[in-house]
Amino acid sequence: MLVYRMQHTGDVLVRVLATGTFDLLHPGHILYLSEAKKMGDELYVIVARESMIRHKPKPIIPDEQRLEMVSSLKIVDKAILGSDSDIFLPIKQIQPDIIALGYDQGFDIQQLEKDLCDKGFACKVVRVGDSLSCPLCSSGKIIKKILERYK
Ligand SMILES: Cc1cc2nc3c(=O)[nH]c(=O)nc-3n(C[C@H](O)[C@H](O)[C@H](O)COP(=O)(O)O)c2cc1C
Ligand SMILES: Nc1ncnc2c1ncn2[C@@H]1O[C@H](COP(=O)(O)OP(=O)(O)OP(=O)(O)O)[C@@H](O)[C@H]1O
Repeated sequence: MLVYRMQHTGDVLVRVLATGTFDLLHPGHILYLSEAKKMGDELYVIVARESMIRHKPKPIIPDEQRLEMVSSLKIVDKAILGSDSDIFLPIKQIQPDIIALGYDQGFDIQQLEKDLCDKGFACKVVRVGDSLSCPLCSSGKIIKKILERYK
């Protein structure tokens, strides 16, 4: 059964989980994390391990350094590096009430909720809708620009 502790007043703290690579932090990341935080009281973040990133080029910045940057953000209550084998392992540790997916994260909401439910996690999955449009609000675009400038 899904327990969605929606109202974030009173005694029950709603824990929101955000995830991502966060290579070369930019304002799009801040928008995503801020919108995620608004869904509850505490914001936890899983920083993806380089070894788990297969859908795009590997990050420039090493795991521990990306974690340090995300951890230092005021809106982030706790950030951890993800598992290097099973994305459901940190969920057990964090026990989020809500998982906030970014606008372009390629997970199917219903499928992810079902997988979580099958593993015994009562957790709602929602998408943070807005994307910030600015010249360099994408790690990939920042890297492209650096390559163009210094080629
Ligand atoms: C519920 C959930 C759990 C995750 N757990 C892990 C994890 O344990 N280890 C990891 O490296 N990445 C984990 N990730 C992060 C995904 O790998 C990451 O979001 C994916 O690589 C997409 O990243 P991007 O938005 O930076 O492209 C998790 C993502 C979700 C949605
Ligand atoms: N411009 C943006 N506006 C809103 N959310 C964003 C933006 N850029 C990234 N995010 C969100 O931040 C999270 C982490 O993003 P990610 O680490 O993949 O950065 P990225 O800049 O999108 O990387 P890349 O350019 O390599 O795809 C994701 O959930 C993503 O949806």
